Amino acid sequence: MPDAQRPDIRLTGVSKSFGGPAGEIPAVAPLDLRLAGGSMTALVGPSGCGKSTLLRLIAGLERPSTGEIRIGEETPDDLRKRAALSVAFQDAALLPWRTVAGNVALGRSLARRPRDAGAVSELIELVGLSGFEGRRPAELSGGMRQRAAIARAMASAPELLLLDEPFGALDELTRDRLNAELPALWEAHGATSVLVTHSVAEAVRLADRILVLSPRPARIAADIAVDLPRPRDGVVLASEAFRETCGQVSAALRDGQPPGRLAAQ
Ligand SMILES: Nc1ncnc2c1ncn2[C@@H]1O[C@H](COP(=O)(O)OP(=O)(O)OP(=O)(O)O)[C@@H](O)[C@H]1O
Repeated sequence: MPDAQRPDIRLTGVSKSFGGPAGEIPAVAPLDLRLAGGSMTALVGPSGCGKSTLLRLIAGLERPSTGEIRIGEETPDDLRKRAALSVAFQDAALLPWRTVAGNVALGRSLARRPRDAGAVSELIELVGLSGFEGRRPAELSGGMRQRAAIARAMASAPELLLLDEPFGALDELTRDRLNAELPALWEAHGATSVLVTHSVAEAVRLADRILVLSPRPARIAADIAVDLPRPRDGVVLASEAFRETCGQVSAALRDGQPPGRLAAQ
């Protein structure tokens, strides 16, 4: 839900190419884009189209080949320096020598938030890791590490939250639980969020807006507003409007694809 308190993200003429032995590989075609402050945008598109690259550009982890990115008056680097930007990737990067609770608490302390063991426990419970607070990442499964990384990303109460397939390695039940519970947390913090996902249903459930990207180099093939009430509970998920929106996104994905190359489920 757009939030007037949060600045918009503006991409102006942003493109990205990677140099390789076979020459330049264009990953993101020049694009202009404005994402409303406080909104949740999902990026969907075929495998290799440039979704993660676009997310990494917004995170300041890649430099654009052309153009510029601003969050209000700030650059992504400015936000990172203030620890106001959190990123959760599928291959969860946790500090191996810290426990789950230690990693989550680090998310708070990096953002200079006061110590709060209760808040850390709440997040750990939310992601279903109660009882594992004292374990180190090597003692957890891949899905558990991913959940710990989501809790850590949330712990800093970021202004900008970037999620790259964060639920990819999770079982259906946990994924469903996080899909149900995380939006309320995002809303409470008013974070502007961008989510890369391969799941159309997940995009429709979580996002205010879905950008369907074309095959590489990524262009915006469709820009779909998700006009469904929140919370998106069982009634909303079972509604005709939900199915219709999923159908619209799937059709946009198909339209942008040569036959047989559809990656989204
Ligand atoms: N650091 C890099 N160096 C060279 N090429 C890269 C680099 N990062 C990404 N690419 C290329 O850019 C293109 C887009 O990759 P990207 O990871 O953004 O796609 P994606 O849509 O997120 O894919 P997937 O859905 O499979 O995760 C691919 O062709 C990839 O090989």
